[in-house]
Amino acid sequence: MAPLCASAQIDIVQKKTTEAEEELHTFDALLVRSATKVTEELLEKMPNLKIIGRAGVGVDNIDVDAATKRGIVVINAPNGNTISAAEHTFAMMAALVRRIPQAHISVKSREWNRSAFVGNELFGKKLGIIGFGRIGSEVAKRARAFGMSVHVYDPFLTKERAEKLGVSIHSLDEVLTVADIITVHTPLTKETRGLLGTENLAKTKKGVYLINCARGGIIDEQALIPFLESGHVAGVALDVFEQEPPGDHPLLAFDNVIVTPHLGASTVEAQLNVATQVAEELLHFFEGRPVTSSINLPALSKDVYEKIQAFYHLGQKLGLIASQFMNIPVQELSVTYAGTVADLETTYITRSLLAGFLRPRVASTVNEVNAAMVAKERGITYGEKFSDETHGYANCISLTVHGENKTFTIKGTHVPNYGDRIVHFDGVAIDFAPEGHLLYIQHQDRPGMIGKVGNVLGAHDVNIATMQVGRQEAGGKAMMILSLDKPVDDEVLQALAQIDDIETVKRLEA
Ligand SMILES: NC(=O)C1=CN([C@@H]2O[C@H](COP(=O)(O)OP(=O)(O)OC[C@H]3O[C@@H](n4cnc5c(N)ncnc54)[C@H](O)[C@@H]3O)[C@@H](O)[C@H]2O)C=CC1
Ligand SMILES: O=C(O)CCC(=O)C(=O)O
Repeated sequence: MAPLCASAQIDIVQKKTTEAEEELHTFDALLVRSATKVTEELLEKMPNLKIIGRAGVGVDNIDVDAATKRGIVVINAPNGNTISAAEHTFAMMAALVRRIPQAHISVKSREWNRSAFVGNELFGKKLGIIGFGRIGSEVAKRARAFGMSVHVYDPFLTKERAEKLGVSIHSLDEVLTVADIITVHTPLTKETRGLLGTENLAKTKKGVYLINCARGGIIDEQALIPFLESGHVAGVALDVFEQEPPGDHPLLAFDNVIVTPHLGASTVEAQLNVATQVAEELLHFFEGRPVTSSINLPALSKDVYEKIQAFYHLGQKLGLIASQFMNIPVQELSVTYAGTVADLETTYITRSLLAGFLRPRVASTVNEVNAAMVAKERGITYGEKFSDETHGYANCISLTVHGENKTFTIKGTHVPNYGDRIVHFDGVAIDFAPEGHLLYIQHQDRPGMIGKVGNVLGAHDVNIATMQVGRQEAGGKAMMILSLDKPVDDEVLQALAQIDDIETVKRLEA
């Protein structure tokens, strides 16, 4: 939290959400650990919210879809508590096989019963790790130091990464059948909920030990009971539960089930790490810098962000202008990247363009977070293409909008140390900066048109900052793009539209 406390821009209110009912509508950011449930209902009471920070890894206490729909960025602190969670898993493993908690209770009860607590060595045992991300791989390092062999199941782990980490990948069935001890380190998802249920537990070795320091529900708690009763499962270590706190859970009655109250990340070091990580990210967000640990935005390193920043801005302007020009229902946006921009992380630029396009059409917040979702809701599809056609520019982004009976194309380029330029507008080569109050005039290419437009604007006290003209061919379709010092009202538009040979006049705000 220190980075937040040091910031003059941030006011911190530390309360439970239930104690802040009256102020909920005022907050821009919400920071939580795992206990606060960030539901759709809570988000409805927080219309100002822009970002939710989870000081930890799992975001299962946050309705990420509901946040995304509202354009709220969700960030977490993905690695601040990795070591603590891995060490806790290892402590649980040692405690489980050596029956330390049971022995501890016995001695505290004034007993001295050494023969009752004969355990097993970890050395030489096969450890099955399900989920080989940050924590799983740290657990593996410690296991190897203890002389264990490590058997990994993770369907998303590449062979290269497995080799780099010195483990071999196995199928889930292989891990289940060979492991003496199985520890789970996946997120809780539709696929992992109940992963160790009746069917898979039946495949495990008789006498297997199980550990869950990830999320309650990955091991099916009800399904475990008969396996503990029969002695098939020799012992279980749980830091997490399907319901927390678990209350009077039947598993707690088993002597060989050892438990902690979700303590994996509860170390001084981990709490400091996650709080600092999430606070720094939050400050970056409000300073308009990239956030690297967002759940609902593509991850961007500082390096990548710096490269795409200019195009991100250009994309937004292309979308914004196109949307106003095509103020009719549209079905499809097609974005083409050419030149240097084509080698960058274009997903983010496309999202920015899409957000720019949707903004004039949507009453609610629309930004890079929810742009794809809002487009889908409105039946607008979009796609990216890459081309070699740069039209002589170092980089070029083209947007083609397909609407009912009309297609519109706009192209732009970014010139370093100069700015964004629109270089092609509705079939006409032109060159203007997409900034401020713009006026689009489409007319027949005739002498004297510039003067007539100037006279009307002058008569209405509208000052022209810049004027760019272009045409398809001499005497054919021509256009002017004017940049004005102030927006023009409908009366000015009508006066311009009455000039002979002017076909269309549109205000465009950029
Ligand atoms: N007990 C505690 O206090 C703490 C618990 N956690 C929890 O630990 C878990 C792991 O965290 P990290 O290692 O940081 O996450 P991570 O995202 O780095 O790793 C998760 C791994 O699970 C794999 N995975 C996803 N679906 C899978 C499936 N169906 N089968 C097998 N593998 C699958 C992914 O490919 C990934 O490699 C999370 O559930 C997290 O919430 C994290 C920190 C503290
Ligand atoms: O400290 C916490 O909030 C729990 C940590 C945890 O479970 C996580 O980071 O996923």
